[in-house]
Amino acid sequence: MRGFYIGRFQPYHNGHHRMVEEIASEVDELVLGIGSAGDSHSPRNPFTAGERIMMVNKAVSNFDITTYAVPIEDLDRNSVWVSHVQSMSPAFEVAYSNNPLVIQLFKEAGVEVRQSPMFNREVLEGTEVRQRMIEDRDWEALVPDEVADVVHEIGGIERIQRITATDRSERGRSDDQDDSNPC
Ligand SMILES: Nc1ncnc2c1ncn2[C@@H]1O[C@H](COP(=O)(O)OP(=O)(O)OP(=O)(O)O)[C@@H](O)[C@H]1O
Ligand SMILES: NC(=O)c1ccc[n+]([C@@H]2O[C@H](COP(=O)(O)O)[C@@H](O)[C@H]2O)c1
Repeated sequence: MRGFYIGRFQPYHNGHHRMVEEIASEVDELVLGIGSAGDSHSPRNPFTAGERIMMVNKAVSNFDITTYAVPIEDLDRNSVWVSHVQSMSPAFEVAYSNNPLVIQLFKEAGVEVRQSPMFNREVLEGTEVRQRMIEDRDWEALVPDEVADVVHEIGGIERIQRITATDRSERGRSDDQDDSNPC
């Protein structure tokens, strides 16, 4: 059986990794949808689809499962998003997500959806990882080692700090971050 799991993976962190580990015990193959694939170089989406594919491919290489990373760009129309996903992905029988909109759209399209528990969500959240990167705090503990290596290789910390600084000086505040986020 083949599964599908989509996220923005900005960056791929240990919560995603735990979820893939669980999924690997249920399916033989897994498509990892790289969501919002056209977005990069913003505070909420600092990494390109290609960079996120590197992170994901390297991190999951130790799992005993065949994976395919497929970039999926956003659409303005939620009602046809599942068809869009299916048109880009190898066929799959089950979709994994904890995102309420994603769950709703797949269910309405007749696709089986499975959820997982949220793992240590207080810190295993992309928003928290990015905030720590901006503040030079211990973000590496929250991601697989392979992801930390990719972030360093691409100059990711310098990038996120620069784009956040630019954002602050040009617009007063980032309109691309959660309101709770001070950057
Ligand atoms: N700690 C976690 N445990 C289990 N599932 C998670 C965890 N963090 C994210 N997920 C799930 O992984 C999928 C992709 O999440 P996403 O890439 O948006 O990460 P995020 O941590 O929610 O990021 P952000 O804070 O940037 O919105 C979603 O279904 C999300 O609910
Ligand atoms: N209309 C759309 O383009 C649409 C609808 C639902 C989810 N998505 C994408 O799917 C991904 C879902 O991942 P998250 O669970 O990480 O939010 C995101 O990239 C989101 O933009 C897109």
